[in-house]
Amino acid sequence: MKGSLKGQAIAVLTSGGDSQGMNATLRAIVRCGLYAGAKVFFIREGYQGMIDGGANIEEANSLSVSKIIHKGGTIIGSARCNEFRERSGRLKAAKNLVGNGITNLIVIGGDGSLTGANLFKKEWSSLLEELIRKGEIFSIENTKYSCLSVVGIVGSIDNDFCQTDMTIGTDSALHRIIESIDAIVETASSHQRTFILEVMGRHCGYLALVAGLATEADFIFIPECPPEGDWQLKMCEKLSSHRKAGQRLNIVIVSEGSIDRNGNAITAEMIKNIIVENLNQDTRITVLGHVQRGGRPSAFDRVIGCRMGAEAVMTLTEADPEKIPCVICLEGNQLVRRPLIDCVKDTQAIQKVLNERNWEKVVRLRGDRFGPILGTYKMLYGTMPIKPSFEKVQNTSRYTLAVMCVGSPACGMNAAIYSFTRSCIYRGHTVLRVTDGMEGLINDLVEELKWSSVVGWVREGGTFIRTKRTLPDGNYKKIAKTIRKHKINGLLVIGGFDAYISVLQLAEQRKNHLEFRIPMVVIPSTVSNNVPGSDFSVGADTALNEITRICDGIRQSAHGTNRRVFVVETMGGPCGYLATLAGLAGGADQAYIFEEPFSAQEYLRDIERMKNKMRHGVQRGLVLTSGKANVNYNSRFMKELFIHEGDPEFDVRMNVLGHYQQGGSPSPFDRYLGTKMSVKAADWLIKKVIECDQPDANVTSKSPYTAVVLGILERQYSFTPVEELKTEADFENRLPRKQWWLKLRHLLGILASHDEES
Ligand SMILES: Nc1ncnc2c1ncn2[C@@H]1O[C@H](COP(=O)(O)OP(=O)(O)OP(=O)(O)O)[C@@H](O)[C@H]1O
Ligand SMILES: O=P(O)(O)OC[C@H]1O[C@](O)(CO)[C@@H](O)[C@@H]1O
Repeated sequence: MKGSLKGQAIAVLTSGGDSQGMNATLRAIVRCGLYAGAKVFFIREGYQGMIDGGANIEEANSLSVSKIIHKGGTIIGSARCNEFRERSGRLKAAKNLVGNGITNLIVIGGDGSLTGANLFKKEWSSLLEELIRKGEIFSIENTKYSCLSVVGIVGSIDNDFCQTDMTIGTDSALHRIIESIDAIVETASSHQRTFILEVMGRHCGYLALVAGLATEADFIFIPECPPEGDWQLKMCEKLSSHRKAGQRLNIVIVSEGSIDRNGNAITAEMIKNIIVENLNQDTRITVLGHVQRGGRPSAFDRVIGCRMGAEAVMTLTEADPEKIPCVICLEGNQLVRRPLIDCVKDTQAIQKVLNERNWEKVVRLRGDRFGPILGTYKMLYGTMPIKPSFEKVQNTSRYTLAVMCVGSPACGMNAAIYSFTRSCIYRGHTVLRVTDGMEGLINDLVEELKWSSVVGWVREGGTFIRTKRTLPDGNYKKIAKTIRKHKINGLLVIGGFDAYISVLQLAEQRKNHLEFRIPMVVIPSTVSNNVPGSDFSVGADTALNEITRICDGIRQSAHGTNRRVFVVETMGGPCGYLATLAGLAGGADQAYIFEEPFSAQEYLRDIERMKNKMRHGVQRGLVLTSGKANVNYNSRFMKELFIHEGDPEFDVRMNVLGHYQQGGSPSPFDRYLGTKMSVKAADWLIKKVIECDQPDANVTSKSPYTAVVLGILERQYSFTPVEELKTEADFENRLPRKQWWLKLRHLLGILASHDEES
């Protein structure tokens, strides 16, 4: 990328509703654009600024994007601009771009903004011709500016744009919604009230749906799936049955665009009246409103903003004049470039299908994830099924499945247990909890989990079934005895590297113990994100958000003090995931990790860099290090060195974050990931148990494909045999040999070069 846009100019604007994470995106675009050798221009106030020109188009430098990564909104302003919908408006905008020598445009906004960008690109040559005809630009400029490269980045809390899994801002909006619902649950419970929460999303129910999953909402209304038949009665029955089952409160979430099957709006007020009339419950409405669009961006939105911003600039370096404009999309964990026109067309088609009231098609058009999330919500948050849907395969189809946690606790484990329990019971199977991980199997600490046992678990950190690090090693006979005693047919192990080793050990003992020939699956769940076979683990997102929040606070604490460098030690053992990703999300100057070997020389080099920044007006520095970044030079040594060598230019403060990172309330993503993975794990386990069912009612399998890690790998979920993963694991350092995020290290360096100048 370096220097490849020399002599060119990039303009960036934010348009439509603002969203958290837009600032991180701007920062990445400016710093990567400069790194590529281009001039970078801000266009203030969205398309209106492009039309008005003048001071609205302003050259940016590295300092322009300092100290913004933690802020919501967009520092360059956003607007909804009707004038840009007219050709006359776009003509003025074209003139202003030519006047500033701009041939590259990055638009950050929702579907409307990107529709506008697409049209602008399509009309570009004709706009230039018209400007020449009218004598507003010279024909020489026509040749020079004949090509406008356009790249879109979707910034919108609604997550309503087709072909991308997430849009920038959605995760932060979910943080706001879920924090609010968690708070409301406490007061609702005290007064035994029902709350109706209206959430944003325009015509898209994504926010309401995921919030419903993440907060155990009793009922949700979304535009894509209007309630059928006598929904008023069904809703009331469901709410009252949940109360009868012991719940002290009910939560109903209504997406702002909700409608009934005839297309009439369903409002919070209507729902309240129905509940009060039929159930006489004390009912309140909370409209979350624009709170959802404000506040600190989540770690995910910052990281995705950094990645998408960099990818947009990279796209421009590779643009050829004939290329159609593209939009940077997220698929699984991968960034992909998609033709802007296709995404816009697909997104607009949804509105048409919504108007036609073809609900099934709407759900399909929302993408591959939407339908399954909706199905999961309906399954998990129903009333306890009276007639469970038994697997219709054999008459021996009631199986016993056990769940346990191994290793350190992580946020989202409870959501995983909740969803696993209900998914299995829903299909007529029995679920056993094993307390204290492998020790529970060794000491027979096993009991049944019922549908109602798990109420309220999704919101809570840690694990209610307890966890320990103990491995099976040396206790195989006792473990086999417990499995035999309880007739366990399948096993879910939730945890980190130790969970992986545990299942590997059991799988390797299948030759000696028939009992271990049951299907077994690991759901990676650890703050460290170091389980082979998965790009992500449940719990790491909460930790990342905690670290990011603390780094924001630490930074602000230093306002008005001397020049200061903060050294922050994160968890993760030798795995540098948290330090690197928190470095990106927190706008850190450096993040030292074990995977990238370094010596004291690098500390000294960075101290010099820091001093240099301080000489140019920087007040504060932020340096992260993972706990075991270097066996010889630990963070204490590092701190002393920074103090000694930094004096008198800056002083140093050290923060070891410790278990703070492991706890708290699970982030929306960890609740969602825990839920989604355990539903997949339950499906897989049941399928494998059925496949391995023997005529004598024993479930046995020796195939490596029945002892697996469930993970997200690049674009999809995969089940990889634990034995196959042996070659991909560094057992000594408890690390996967391939870690996707290492490729972000270079970006961290580019973005850090001038952060924190004041
Ligand atoms: N069809 C169009 N042609 C030209 N410009 C458009 C078009 N649609 C939208 N725009 C421009 O994009 C701006 C923002 O669009 P809109 O208000 O739909 O928000 P959005 O980008 O969809 O964001 P959000 O998802 O937050 O609502 C509009 O005010 C207008 O300037
Ligand atoms: O901020 P405004 O213009 O009132 O728009 C609100 C709309 O914008 C969004 O926040 C983002 O598109 C929608 O969820 C909401 O319907």
